[in-house]
Amino acid sequence: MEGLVSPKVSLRTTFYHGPNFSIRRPMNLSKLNRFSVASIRAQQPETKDGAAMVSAVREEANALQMKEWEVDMLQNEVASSQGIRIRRRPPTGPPLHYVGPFEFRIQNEGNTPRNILEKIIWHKDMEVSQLKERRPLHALKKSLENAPPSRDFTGALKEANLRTGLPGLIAEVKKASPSRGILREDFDPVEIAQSYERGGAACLSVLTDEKYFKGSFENLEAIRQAGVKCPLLCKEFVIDAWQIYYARIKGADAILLIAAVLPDLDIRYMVKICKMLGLAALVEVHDEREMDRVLGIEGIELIGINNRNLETFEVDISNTRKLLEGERGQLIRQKDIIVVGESGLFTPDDIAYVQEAGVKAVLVGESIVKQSDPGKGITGLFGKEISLS
Ligand SMILES: O=P(O)(O)OC[C@@H](O)[C@@H](O)c1c[nH]c2ccccc12
Repeated sequence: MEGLVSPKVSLRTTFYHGPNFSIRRPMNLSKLNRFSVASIRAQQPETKDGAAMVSAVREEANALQMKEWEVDMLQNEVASSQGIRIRRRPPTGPPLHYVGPFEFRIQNEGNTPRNILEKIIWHKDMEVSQLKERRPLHALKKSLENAPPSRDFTGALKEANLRTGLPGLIAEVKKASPSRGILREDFDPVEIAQSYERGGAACLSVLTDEKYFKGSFENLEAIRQAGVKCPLLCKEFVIDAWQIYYARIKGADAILLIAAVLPDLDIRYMVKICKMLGLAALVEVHDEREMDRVLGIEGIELIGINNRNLETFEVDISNTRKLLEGERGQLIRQKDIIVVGESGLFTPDDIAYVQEAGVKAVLVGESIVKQSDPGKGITGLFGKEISLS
């Protein structure tokens, strides 16, 4: 089977690192199983030979399915050896069990997501496979020529920081989240983006996940087409390089890569793709282990420290401080990396606290998107006017 490769390399990576980066997924064996059984039944009525063939096909498909299951387990093992707790979706689920004519899968630890981030990632896996079928990478690559030019996301943050003496603001266009529900009913993404820009945001973050955050790529595209000058971060759950190309085509200037989800090899590879496409990569970490992994990767310019634990949703802004203390902070300064403080920032005191800890930028959603005038919300957040005019 093609997907079976040496365990020396990241198995997860090999699935989409083929020529053209297309996923070399093993075929959907449960479908094959059902299809073959049905087609044999159609040709051979309920004869003895027919029954034997049905059972042979079933056995073979089950054996392959078991193999596929094992490969997937190995893939998750590689990730977990790097401290990654978020597992990838098993491609076909555990082997089918038969009782008489019925087939069913037993729900167990292996085929049920353990937390919300895992749930989001498993859903994203299916979503991306479907999108890729409709628009394969070679087609996407052709559309790159027509994409709006990319703008300097990191530069805009640095400039704002120098100009105001405060962390550069990435203001988030966010309608809802799994932890907070709907944040704003009358949600006009373009109006909110323009208001943020007037209020002095350096950059914007646009959520594109539909199912859990009620965002969309249409929102990203509309904001870009409306002439908003702030560089745009595509806030997605990236698991496949295809999504990076897609974001660029829709007008993104930067993209989020979550270290809790991606093994080192994937981050390295995706950061290179971002550079090639002129996108900034904001690599998000939650804890010391993720920070150390990311600091070991060459070419990283932007690190986000998320104060929200994506597994439990708890927010604690002292996380930013904890991860920037001592040698880590020194290394970050040496490497000239810009750190972004993310989530749970509501007041000028919160901003001062994370700035003191060493961040040069902040990513804020809830506290400003909820205000009737989101741009004025920015003035409230910083305790002073930060717009140019
Ligand atoms: O609304 P808040 O608490 O200000 O948080 C914004 C942003 O940090 C948060 O939306 C976020 C940070 N990392 C993410 C990853 C996926 C989805 C969302 C996020």
